[in-house]
Amino acid sequence: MARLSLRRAIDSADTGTRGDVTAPAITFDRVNVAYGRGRGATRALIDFNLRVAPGETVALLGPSGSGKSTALKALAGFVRPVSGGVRLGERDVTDLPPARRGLGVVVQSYALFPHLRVAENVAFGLRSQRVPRAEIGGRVSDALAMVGMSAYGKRFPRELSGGQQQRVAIARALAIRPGVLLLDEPLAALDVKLRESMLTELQQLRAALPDTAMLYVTHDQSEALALADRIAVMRDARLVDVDTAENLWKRPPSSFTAAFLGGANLLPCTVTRVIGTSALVSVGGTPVTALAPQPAIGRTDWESDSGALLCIRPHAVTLTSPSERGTLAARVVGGVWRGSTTRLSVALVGLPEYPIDVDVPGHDERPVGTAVGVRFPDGGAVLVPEPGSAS
Ligand SMILES: Nc1ncnc2c1ncn2[C@@H]1O[C@H](COP(=O)(O)OP(=O)(O)OP(=O)(O)O)[C@@H](O)[C@H]1O
Repeated sequence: MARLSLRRAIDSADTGTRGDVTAPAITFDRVNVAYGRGRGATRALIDFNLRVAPGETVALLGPSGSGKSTALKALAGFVRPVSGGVRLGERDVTDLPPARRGLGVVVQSYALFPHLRVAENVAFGLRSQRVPRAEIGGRVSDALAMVGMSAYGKRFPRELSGGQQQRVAIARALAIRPGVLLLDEPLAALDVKLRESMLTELQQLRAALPDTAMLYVTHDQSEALALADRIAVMRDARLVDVDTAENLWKRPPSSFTAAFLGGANLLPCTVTRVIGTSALVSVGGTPVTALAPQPAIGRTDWESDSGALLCIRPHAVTLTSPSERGTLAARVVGGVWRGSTTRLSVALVGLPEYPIDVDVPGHDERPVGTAVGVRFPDGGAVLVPEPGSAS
């Protein structure tokens, strides 16, 4: 699907409009899931709403235990919602057994059948879908070719590396030509280097399957940023924010998303005045300019004299000499060399209880206690509502 029509499909998925565009490939409609009963029950999904357009990739991102896998399981049919429903296209599949939902599912642990050869593993889903025998060979070859595993059809899973096993698991999911592919932390079991190359392969796969909607569960923000058209951020069984990766990164709608996606610094500030999307705020008594974004849905009124948070990414902070005009006075309180950069911890003189992270190039050996000036270049500081404030 061309990018423009994907954008239109996403817009329609968001608003639920039909018209000349297709229904969402995936719909979660106020889904609630609990494990156990009574007082001891864990509410794993609370009023979860999400739509994914045909051809769109949405990453479910959140900390451990936030309910990401549960959302995927509710869609796949592995857990049953207490209330609410899930739809695939126009079909309500809430009560269908997993095998009849026609989804491709890839999980972290590969879950290949150890006693079956690679080609037989890939053919498994086709057999259970009663695909005619004559077609199975070709479909298996196509699926293995898509993941670069054509030469391995006769091997057993134990004769493959972790990355190769995960490719076979993806081929098995793709063989049934699903309209919707669910991936639950597919790279989590791989080592760092392999994860990076598999991430590139997943990007290529995504481009090769322009009509397949993907729901990708991860707790790794770099995977979400690399793969997803939109990111749905989860926390404590709820959806916190959903938007394009770029919007969530540049204009985080909540402090949680700001901190989770890219580890932003969050400094308390007081709004002096806002004109359009441009704000003047006070940070520990010093005036600072910032962006004052308006969310796509709803409105944030940045009222004068109200409290807010200033979000600044560690790479977007500039350190200057302490005597430079217009900078915030600060002192270095720590530092960790990370190879190509050093992450300094810097405490503003007016706000010593909120040290900020600053990434500077190379090996920076400024000792603790060094006086510095801190500047937030234009566009580097963005206002974010305080937790719990209405937006
Ligand atoms: N089978 C189960 N029985 C009881 N509680 C469960 C079960 N599965 C998950 N939970 C609980 O439900 C909540 C959500 O779990 P879920 O696996 O969906 O989170 P997650 O965001 O995918 O976490 P992770 O990133 O660690 O996989 C957690 O509190 C978890 O402990």
